[in-house]
Amino acid sequence: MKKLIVATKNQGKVNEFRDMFSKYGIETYSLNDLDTPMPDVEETGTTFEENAQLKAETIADFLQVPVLADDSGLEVDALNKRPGVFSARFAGEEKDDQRNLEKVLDELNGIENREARFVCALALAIPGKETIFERGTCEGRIATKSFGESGFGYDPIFIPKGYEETFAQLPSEEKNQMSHRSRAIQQMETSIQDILT
Ligand SMILES: O=c1nc[nH]c2c1ncn2[C@H]1C[C@H](O)[C@@H](COP(=O)(O)OP(=O)(O)OP(=O)(O)O)O1
Ligand SMILES: [Mg+2]
Repeated sequence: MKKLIVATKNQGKVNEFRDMFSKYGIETYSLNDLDTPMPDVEETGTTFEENAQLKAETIADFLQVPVLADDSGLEVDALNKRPGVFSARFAGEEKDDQRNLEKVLDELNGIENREARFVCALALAIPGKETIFERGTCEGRIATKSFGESGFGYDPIFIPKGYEETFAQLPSEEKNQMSHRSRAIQQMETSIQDILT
């Protein structure tokens, strides 16, 4: 089986990558699976693409193999697209999913426009070559409170367009058919297959 390293420590992302890439015959490894300590990557970029590039290139340079990275987040229209690239640390540096989603609900309290989208930027860094980028988005709205247990991050408050349930209430297979991450992966598939053969 072909193998791909994804430069993430987020187990929620890892589970989704594993499911989605297994259909393409690709086995996924994350930073949580490697036993050598990896360089720490500060997410200092101002765009999802810049942060994905930093994560992918740092680990690819270090390991000298192709590496995929994902930088993603939630854009809420009524909050001027916040939390955006700050999604993981919206309520503080300690990255608490529960506090982050509560902060979104608090800031949207009493606001009618609840339109939002998830964005996923993927960067594929290949030693000695130009990094390849793809982006996927998923439109939806923010629920009035938290619903459901599955998934991770902001899933309990995000209702995808055309649905009445949050991502955390839907089966993971259903989320993975329409999510920002699955759309970005579909765009990236050919590039990944090319470098893994
Ligand atoms: O499908 C999703 N469902 C729910 N929430 C999501 C999703 N996709 C991204 N998110 C949220 C989680 C985190 O608050 C931020 C990503 O931040 P981001 O820096 O890309 O990831 P991270 O720090 O958790 O892991 P890492 O940088 O090691 O890949 O957006
Ligand atoms: Mg991060």
